[in-house]
Amino acid sequence: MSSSSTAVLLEAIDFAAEKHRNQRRKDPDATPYINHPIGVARILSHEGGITDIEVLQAALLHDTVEDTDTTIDELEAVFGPTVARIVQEVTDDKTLPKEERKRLQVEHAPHRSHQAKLVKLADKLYNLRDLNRCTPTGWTAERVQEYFVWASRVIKGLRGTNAALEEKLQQLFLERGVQL
Ligand SMILES: Nc1nc2c(ncn2[C@@H]2O[C@H](COP(=O)(O)OP(=O)(O)O)[C@@H](OP(=O)(O)OP(=O)(O)O)[C@H]2O)c(=O)[nH]1
Ligand SMILES: [Mn+2]
Repeated sequence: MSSSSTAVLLEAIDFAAEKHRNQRRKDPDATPYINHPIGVARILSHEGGITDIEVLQAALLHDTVEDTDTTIDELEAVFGPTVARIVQEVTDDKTLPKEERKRLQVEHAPHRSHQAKLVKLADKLYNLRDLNRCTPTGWTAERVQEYFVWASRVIKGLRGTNAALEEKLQQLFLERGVQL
C-alpha cells in the first residue's frame, strides 16, 4: 500500500470515529458504533479482496450521513466526489417511514453502482453476522428472522458483484432456511 493510501484511509477512520463518537450499537454490550464501519471496510479488504481505496473509504464513512450530522457536501469537500457519491448511494432517506425505506433498498439495489453494491454487500454481511453473534436489545427472534428475509431480498439485487462475499452471505441465508 502506498503511503498516500494509508493516509487517506486513516483520514476516513478518524473522521468516522469523530462523527460516531457518541453512538453505540444496539447489542447488550453497547459496543462503540465505529466497530461496525471499520468491520465493513475490513470485510471488503480481507474477504472481498477489494483494493479500491475509494470503496474502502466509503465503507468507513457509509453510516455518517444516515446516522450523524454529516452532509454529503462535507464528505465531498474532504474526500472528493467519488467517495461522497458512494456514501450517498448507500444512504437511506430517514425522512421516509421505515417500511418505505426498506422497500426502496430492495427496489434500488440492482441500479446502484458497482462500488456502492460492494459496500452494501459488506454492510449486510457484517450486520447478519452481528445478529448471529447476539440479538440487539429489544429485538425478538421473529424480528431477527425478518431482517434475514429482507436482507436476502436486497442481496438478490446485488448479484454478480463479488463472488466471495456473495458466497458467505448465501451460507448465512442457508443456515436460516432463507431462500435467496
Ligand atoms: N445486527 C445489528 N445491527 C445493529 C446493531 N446496532 C446497530 N445496528 C444497525 O441497525 C440497523 C438494522 O436495524 P433496523 O431496525 O433494521 O434498521 P434501522 O436502524 O433503520 O431502524 C443496521 O443499520 P445499517 O448498517 O444502516 O444497515 P441497514 O439498515 O441497511 O440494514 C445496523 O447497522 C447491532 O447490535 N446488531
Ligand atoms: Mn451500516
